[in-house]
This record gives sequence, C-alpha cells and structure tokens, in this order.
Amino acid sequence: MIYRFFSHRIAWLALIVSLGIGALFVHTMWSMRKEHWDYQLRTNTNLSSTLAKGLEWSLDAVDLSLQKTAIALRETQVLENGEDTTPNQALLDALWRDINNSNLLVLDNQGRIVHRAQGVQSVGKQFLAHDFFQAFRTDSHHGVFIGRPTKELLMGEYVLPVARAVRGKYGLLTGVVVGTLRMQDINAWLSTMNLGQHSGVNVIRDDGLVLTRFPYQEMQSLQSLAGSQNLAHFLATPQGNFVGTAVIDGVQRLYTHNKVGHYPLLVNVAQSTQAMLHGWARNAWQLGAFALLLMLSCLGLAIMFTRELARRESMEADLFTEKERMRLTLQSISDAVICTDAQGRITYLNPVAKELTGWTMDDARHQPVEIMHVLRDATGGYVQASPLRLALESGQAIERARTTVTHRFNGERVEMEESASPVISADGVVLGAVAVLRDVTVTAAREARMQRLAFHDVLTGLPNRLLLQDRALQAIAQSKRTGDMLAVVYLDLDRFKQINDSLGHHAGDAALVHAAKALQACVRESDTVCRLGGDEFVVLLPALTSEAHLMGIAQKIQQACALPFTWDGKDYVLHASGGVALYPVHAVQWDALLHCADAAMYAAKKAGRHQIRLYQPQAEASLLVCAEVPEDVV
Ligand SMILES: Nc1nc2c(ncn2[C@@H]2O[C@H](COP(=O)(O)OP(=O)(O)OP(=O)(O)O)[C@@H](O)[C@H]2O)c(=O)[nH]1
Repeated sequence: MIYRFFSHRIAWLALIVSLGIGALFVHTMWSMRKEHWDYQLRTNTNLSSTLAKGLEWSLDAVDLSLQKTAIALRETQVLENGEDTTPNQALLDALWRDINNSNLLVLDNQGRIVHRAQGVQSVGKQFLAHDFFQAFRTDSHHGVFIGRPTKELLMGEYVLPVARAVRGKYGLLTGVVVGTLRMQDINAWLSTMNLGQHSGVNVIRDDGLVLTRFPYQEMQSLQSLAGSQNLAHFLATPQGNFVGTAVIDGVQRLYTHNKVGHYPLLVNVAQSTQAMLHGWARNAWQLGAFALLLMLSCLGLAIMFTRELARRESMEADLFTEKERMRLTLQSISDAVICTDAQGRITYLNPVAKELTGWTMDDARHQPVEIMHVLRDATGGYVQASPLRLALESGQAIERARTTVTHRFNGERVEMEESASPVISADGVVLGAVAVLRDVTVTAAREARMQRLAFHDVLTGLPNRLLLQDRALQAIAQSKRTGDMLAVVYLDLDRFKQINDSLGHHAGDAALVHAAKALQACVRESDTVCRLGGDEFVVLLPALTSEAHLMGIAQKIQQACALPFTWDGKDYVLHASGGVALYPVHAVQWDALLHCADAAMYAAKKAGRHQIRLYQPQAEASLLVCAEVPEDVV
C-alpha cells in the first residue's frame, strides 16, 4: 500500500516537473521572442528614420534650388515675356550646380522645355501629360510635387522628378521648374541594406505609388498601394510600425515607416516576420526538442520507477507471504529448528527448539550455537563439532548426526538427530545456517532394544551365539597378541527334559534363568557366559594363565550349576555336563574350538554326566571335574 501510494506521488511529481519544464520553456521562448522582436523593431525604426532623413536631405537640396529658380523666373518674368533664353542659362547653371548628378528643367505653361541647366538639348520637348505638370496645371497644386519616376527627363535613365510651379500675376501658371534625382543613385543607396529574405525598403508617395523599393523590382516599383490597408496605416501617423500583409506578394511583414520631412513621401522598412524570427524559431525548435526530450524522459523515468516500485511491491508481498508461510511451517513442525548467522550465533529458535532446550529467543539471540547441544559419537562419550558449525565452515550440508540436547534448567537430556545446511547467497557467500533436530529418544531406545534382541537371549538376557562369536573372535585376537590361553567351556544341563516334563515348561524356564545367573555370578566380568539355545551354555574364559587356573574356574562352574533351584517351595539341584577346549592348544579357529568343546561335553555325557571334561585330540576327553550326585535329585 505504501509503495503504491508512493508510486502515485512519484507519477504526480514527474507530471508536475514535466509541466514545469514545459512552462519554463514556453516562458523562455516567449521572452526570447519578445526581446528578438523588440530588437528588430528598434533596428528597423532607426533604419527607417535614417533613410527618411537621408532622402529628405537630398530632396531639400533639390527643392531649395527649385525654389530659388522659381523665384528668379518669376521676378525676371522670363516665362511671361518669352525672351531669349541665352542670358538666363547662365543664371540657371549658377543655381543648379553639382547637385547629385541631377538636372534642372524649366517648362513653360504648355509643358515644353524652355530652359535646361547644363545644356539646351531636348529644348521644346513637351511634358504636358506628366503628372507633375498636370498637378500644377489642372489641380492647382501648391508647393513641391514629387512626380512619377520617368526615363524621359534625363537621357534614358530613370529619374525622380521634383517639381515646383512658377506662377505669375493672379497666380496664373507661367511655367514649372523640375529637378531630378537619379533613381539609380537612390537604389544604390537602398541596396546597402540587407534585411533578409522577403524583406526590403520602399519609398512610397502619399497617393500609394511605390516609387522604388529594394530589393529593386522594376515592375513592382511602380505599383500602387492606393486603397490598401497598409497605405492607410502608413498615412495614419508620420512614423510608426505595424504588422501587415502585402497586397503585392501576400507575405506578412513588420512595417516601420517614416514620413520624409514635409514631402508627400514616406519610407518604410518592411521585414518579413518569418525572416525576423528565423533565428529565434530555429533556437525554439532546438530548445523545444530538448525540453520535450526532458519532459518525456521525466515521465518515462517516472513510469519506469513506478513499474519498478510495483514490481518490488509485488516481490515484497510474495516474500512476505513466503516468509509467513515459512514462519508458520517452522512454528508448526514437530522438529526443532535453529538458525544462525555466518558466525554461528543463534538468530532463530522455533517453539519446539525453545521447549527442548529451555532457551528463550531473547536469551539465546547472538549466543554461540554450542550452548544448545552437545554432539556425541555412538558411544555417547566423544564430543564432536556442531553440525551447524561444520556446515558453516564447509559450506556443505551435514546429514543426520546424532546429538544430545541438555535442557537449560532441568538438565534433561534428549537424544536428537541433527541435519544442518548452510544458507548461501546468490554470489556464493555463506550467510548463515539452519539446523533441524529430531527427537530420536524413542527411536534410540527401540534401536537399543533391537540391538539387544539381536545379540542376547530373550529368556536369560545372556549373550547369544552371534555375540559369543564376536567376543570369541576378539578374545582369540587378544590371546594371539598376549600369548595367553583361551578356554571355551561347553555346558549342557543334565536331564533337563525331566524338569519340563515333571514341573512344567515355566519351571524349566525358571531353571534356565537360575542356571544363567549362577553361571554369570561365578565368572569374571571379562568372561562371557552365553546361552547357545535350549539347555546349552558356553562360557568363554580369556587370559587363562595356567591349567590350575582352568581347574579352579571349572570347579566354580560345576558348583554354580549345582546351586539349588527353588520351584513351588521345593529345592531342586541342577547338574550340568561340560567340555573344555583350549586355544591355541586344541584349535586356533573359533568354529573348530567350539566343536572341540562340544565333543568333550559329549564325552562327559557319555561318561555318566555331572562332570566337566578336557578335550583330548586323539583320545577320550580327560576328566577335569566331577560332581557328587545324590540319587534322589535330578
Ligand atoms: N522350559 C524350557 N525348556 C526348553 C527350552 N529349550 C529347550 N528346552 C527343553 O530342554 C530339553 C533338552 O533336552 P536334552 O538336552 O535333549 O536332553 P536332557 O533331558 O537334558 O538329557 P541329557 O542332555 O541327555 O542329559 C528338551 O526337552 C527341550 O524341550 C526352553 O527354553 N525352556
């Protein structure tokens, strides 16, 4: 839940950061655009103003000459009198000297050239139809007039006519003085500007006629903007700016215009908005792409992070479930479980382990595992290293080691079987170990009983034939080392069948148990008394030093067998016949030795019972001991 909530917050945070980046980008771009625009606007305004001022100065120079000429003509009344032009040519040349390669013409009231500065060529040519003449003649125009650019005024070159009327008495038109500015000069001057693609400079008359423009295009230069919205804007204020679309080419531009002094002219600098913002747009695209990349990266990272968190959340849930399942399993299993860290210090005990050892988790935590149990070998004596410790040291699983757990408080010892496994990380580091201990007390007791049953006689508890053989082989080996003699006494109770028959089978069993105890009581602890089966017993006597020693023991055996056996309040005396064989005198193999003893016992039976005879290889077994038997006793 926490992770899910957290992941949502991360997603929201990423979204907000992305939007922030986007907003910052838009704001920056907008500010950059504004700065860029303002800069361009300032530049264009300055440019427009400079051009207008330059043009004004040029026109002023021409106009001043025109004014002086008009005054001189009026005062001299040359045009009214139609006098010879020659004396006046000097006057004109004086007034019109070296002004921008221009020329000065004087027209009469019919539009014919009557004077021309710097020459008399084309005198008589008529300019009746020209706009500047018509303006003075028919429209009674006052002041300076800027005419339509024409080639006819100056030897095939385009010139800009600047004209003033010469009026006589009563204001009647007596002539027109015309000055010219070469369009080539104006265009050359404008061509020093470089404003970018689809941008340029226009010189426009206030009736909308485009006198010239740069980049220069002859056809468009003489087009008229009359009636257009742009012209209305230009004429609205002496100087200003606006964004408009040109009627000529449909391109959107920033127009910055300035009126040229008192002349009916204006200069405008028209810069394509696309060209103006080209650099900004390129930066905007680059920065925009970068900002978009950042935003997408931010969102992408958030998505990846959220997914990762969700995956971890799921893994943690699985892990928790697994851990819970493990905990419940450990809690409920009947075996004791002990966990340690890599140093063999206890980190976990399940309830069974706590109960078995008497340790609580708080007390046992970080204690070495050896406090829990002591490992012993099969005989219970030798202390071995803990399987847990071995598992930690070897990094290998240790299977089924027998151990003894001693209760911390009551000292009770429980036989356990322990298996331990190391806990190894993915990169092979031993992190700890887990041991499982199973209570095998009952099993161990059963095993011991089975062991006893396998090697002991059920009725008397004496070693059986198997254990006898084992001990006999050990005794033979020892005798071989020491050089001592080993005696095997083969005993068979005399007429035992009669006891069974007369007193019953239970009495027979009791008699057998009595005989077994009596035999065990009369020999050394190192000797072995064994019941071979039925009423047959074998006594193994290792480490005999002499025949006298053998005689003494044989007598003891004889006497033990003769001890009275009580049944139903009555005493009965048992007797036995026995045969003795000696190692290595009579045989060196166990089977042969037993066979020799059996043969001697058979000889004793044959000789009348109640006696023990020594085996003789080539002859009848010799009498060793013989018992006196009363007639009335069996
Ligand atoms: N009560 C009882 N009798 C047993 C047991 N095992 C064998 N017997 C009996 O022991 C008797 C052994 O008899 P034998 O040794 O053959 O003969 P005997 O009567 O002892 O006579 P001799 O050996 O010739 O002196 C048999 O009657 C068996 O039934 C037992 O575990 N309990």
